[in-house]
Amino acid sequence: MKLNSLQSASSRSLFSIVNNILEEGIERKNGDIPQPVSSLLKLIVEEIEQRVLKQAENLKKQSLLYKTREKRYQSRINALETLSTGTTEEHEVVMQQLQQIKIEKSRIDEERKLENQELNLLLKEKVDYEMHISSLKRELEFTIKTHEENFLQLKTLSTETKVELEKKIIELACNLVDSQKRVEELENLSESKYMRWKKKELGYKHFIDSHVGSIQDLRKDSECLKQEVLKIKRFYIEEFNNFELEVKGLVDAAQNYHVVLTENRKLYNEVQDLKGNIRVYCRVRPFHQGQRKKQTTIEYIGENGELVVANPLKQGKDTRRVFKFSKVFSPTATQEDVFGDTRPLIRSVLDGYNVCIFAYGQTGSGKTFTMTGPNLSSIEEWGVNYRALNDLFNISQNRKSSIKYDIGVQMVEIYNEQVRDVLISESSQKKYPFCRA
Ligand SMILES: Nc1ncnc2c1ncn2[C@@H]1O[C@H](COP(=O)(O)OP(=O)(O)OP(=O)(O)O)[C@@H](O)[C@H]1O
Repeated sequence: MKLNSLQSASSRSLFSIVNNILEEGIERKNGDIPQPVSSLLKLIVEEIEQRVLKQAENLKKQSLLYKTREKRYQSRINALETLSTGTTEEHEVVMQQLQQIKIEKSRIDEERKLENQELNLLLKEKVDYEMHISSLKRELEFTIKTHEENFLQLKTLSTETKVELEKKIIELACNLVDSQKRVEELENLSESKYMRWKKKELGYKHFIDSHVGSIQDLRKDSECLKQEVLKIKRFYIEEFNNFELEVKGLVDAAQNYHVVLTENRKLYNEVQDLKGNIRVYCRVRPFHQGQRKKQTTIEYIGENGELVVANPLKQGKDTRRVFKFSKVFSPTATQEDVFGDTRPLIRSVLDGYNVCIFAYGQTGSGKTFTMTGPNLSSIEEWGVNYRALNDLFNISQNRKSSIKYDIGVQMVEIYNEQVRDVLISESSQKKYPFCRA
């Protein structure tokens, strides 16, 4: 609203504007009056004040005017009263004039009275207005104060928010930079991946193309193979039929083979019998390290088991003595050589024959060496016992499809013409004849 329109507006309409603004303020409850409204209120209040002051001044002026008029009329009355003492006509005229003046005076008094009443009313109204204006002023001040407080609060809040927002903006800017970097990285990565996949795709395409060709070739090949397989199938059916016939022949042959095998075994054992049931071998031990070789008494070892031993202490025909064995092993004979001669005898055990091999000789002559062997970790140096058992286990293993062997081991020592079981711990049962539970 403009200042001119305020000045032209009636007091009533101004009051109604103020009341409306106040009612709106009450309705808002929080008491916040916007800046333009509060300045409007200020203007209205100022206008009302000015009007009231003007009216008061007018009234004062009017009352002064009436007072001067009264004084003038009084002096006229006095003059006319003095004149009345003159002529009666004049007196009557004057009286009439006086009467008129009196009437006018009473009228003026009436008017004055009325104006006084009006003045009183206006003064009262002024007081009311002043009270109203002061209350309005207080309200306005309170409103301005609250408004200023709110304004300050809002200002601090806005500065805080501004700072926070600035911070957030900085953070967001950083995030934006990071995101842009990441986007760039991801773009690069995806680009490189895309290129890689493209390459792979090309590779796979080539691969698939080449394989499609291969598959077609393979199909052709498989077709050929099918034909081949059918051919081979037919061939194998024929072969199978022939094979059946051959197997029948082989079954017959196997039955004959067992008969022949039994015959062979029989013949083999007969050969062993012919070679002699009791065979005596002689093994000449070589000199120990450090022994002088010149003192040997062995003069001759024959192929057929002859052994000539010389005795230089005796004269004549006792100088030499000739011994005859199944075979004589020279000092250079190996463990394998010794076992080679005993192997056939040992094998006849598997055909149910009893075989006994024992070593005889004085202390240190080499019995343990020959029967057990000096070093068991080396197969080369195994003696007769280990070789014999190994041979028997191998044969039983080879024949397991046709024959099942039960193998048991016993170990005895003959010392001072006493046979002792060396595997039994109880001393009472050690001597021969052995009693087993
Ligand atoms: N043919 C051989 N070649 C090399 N060394 C041998 C041979 N025979 C025996 N010896 C050696 O002679 C030594 C005596 O041999 P061995 O212990 O076998 O005799 P032994 O007859 O069992 O004696 P004992 O009756 O006292 O037990 C051992 O050191 C052994 O290595």
